[in-house]
Amino acid sequence: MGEGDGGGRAFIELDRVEKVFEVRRRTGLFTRRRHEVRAVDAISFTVARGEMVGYIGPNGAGKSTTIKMLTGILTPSGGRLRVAGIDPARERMRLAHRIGVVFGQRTTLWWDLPLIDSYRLMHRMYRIPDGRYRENLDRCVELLELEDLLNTPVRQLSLGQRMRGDIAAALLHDPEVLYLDEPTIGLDVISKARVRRFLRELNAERGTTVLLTTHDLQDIEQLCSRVMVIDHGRMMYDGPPAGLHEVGRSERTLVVDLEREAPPIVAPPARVVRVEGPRQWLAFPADASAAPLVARIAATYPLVDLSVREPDIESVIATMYAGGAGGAADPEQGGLVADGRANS
Ligand SMILES: Nc1ncnc2c1ncn2[C@@H]1O[C@H](COP(=O)(O)OP(=O)(O)OP(=O)(O)O)[C@@H](O)[C@H]1O
Repeated sequence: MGEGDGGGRAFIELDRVEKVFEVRRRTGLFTRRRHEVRAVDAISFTVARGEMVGYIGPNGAGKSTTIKMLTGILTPSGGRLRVAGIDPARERMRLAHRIGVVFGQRTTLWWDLPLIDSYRLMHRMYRIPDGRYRENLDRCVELLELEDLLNTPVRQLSLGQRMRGDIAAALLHDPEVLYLDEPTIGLDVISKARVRRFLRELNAERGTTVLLTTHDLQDIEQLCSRVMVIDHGRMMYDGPPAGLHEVGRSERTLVVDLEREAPPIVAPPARVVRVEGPRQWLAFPADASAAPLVARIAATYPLVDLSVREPDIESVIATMYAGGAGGAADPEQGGLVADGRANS
């Protein structure tokens, strides 16, 4: 298959894509100076059809700008970008029939209308054939457990219910690629699990290509076999999520509540990083299992409660920098990218 149908290996292709914003900054009471923000700086990567890839980075890293260019909302300042063989900025409407987008912080649903009315409007707007619409709707309603919510106005839905409603809306026209921008933000544990299970099934059954931005590392670990990290508009890492912990040498934290105050717990490789009365915080490598550590502590110390906290993306990236962006990891396994080009 040729480039025109996007059926080749690379379904999404970015070659040294840039986005520069010109902004005016106040320098005095009446003076402003123009300056450039390089939101995306010569990013290159490809995503194969059917891949589920995480796209992460700290605030302001350039993630949303990349997604906006992939959907055609923003035009790149330089480089070459194709989705399913289509240049998104030039053929935005043609591409719209092949992609689905979910922004966790915004809804595409009509606020005052019952959920089902938003879907009916989309049915007409996207000119989705009746049979296909009904089949997709039934499937989403079943898997996202929307049956009891269809007649509820969107403004009355909880955040988790609304998010499931938005994901269904993005899938009614059977898109080949789904962009998800923070799909689990603000959701409780059960809603997160439900959304993740649905995305896994969608990817496995339909082969939908998924690009996911998130601040929740567990989204990545549970859903993606590949993750790309960007910062200051540049690609920092491209590889498996496990490699991210290796490169970033990230740590999880065990929060231990003892019956009473005690000297710092000794349980290598964990080390106590904070003590407050009977509560102690122990850091241990993120790729190590917590179970033997917990068993050892429980056998030796008067334990009341404990919990494990996952590392956040910011701290993983901070340790990645501290380790030096020199390409410590094996490029075959994924690793740091020093020159802004992905190594995949
Ligand atoms: N329309 C715009 N005009 C000027 N600067 C912009 C515009 N949109 C984004 N930027 C700047 O580009 C940079 C990248 O922003 P972007 O929203 O892509 O980051 P992000 O990784 O999505 O961050 P977050 O996680 O906070 O959503 C930031 O410095 C931001 O201030």
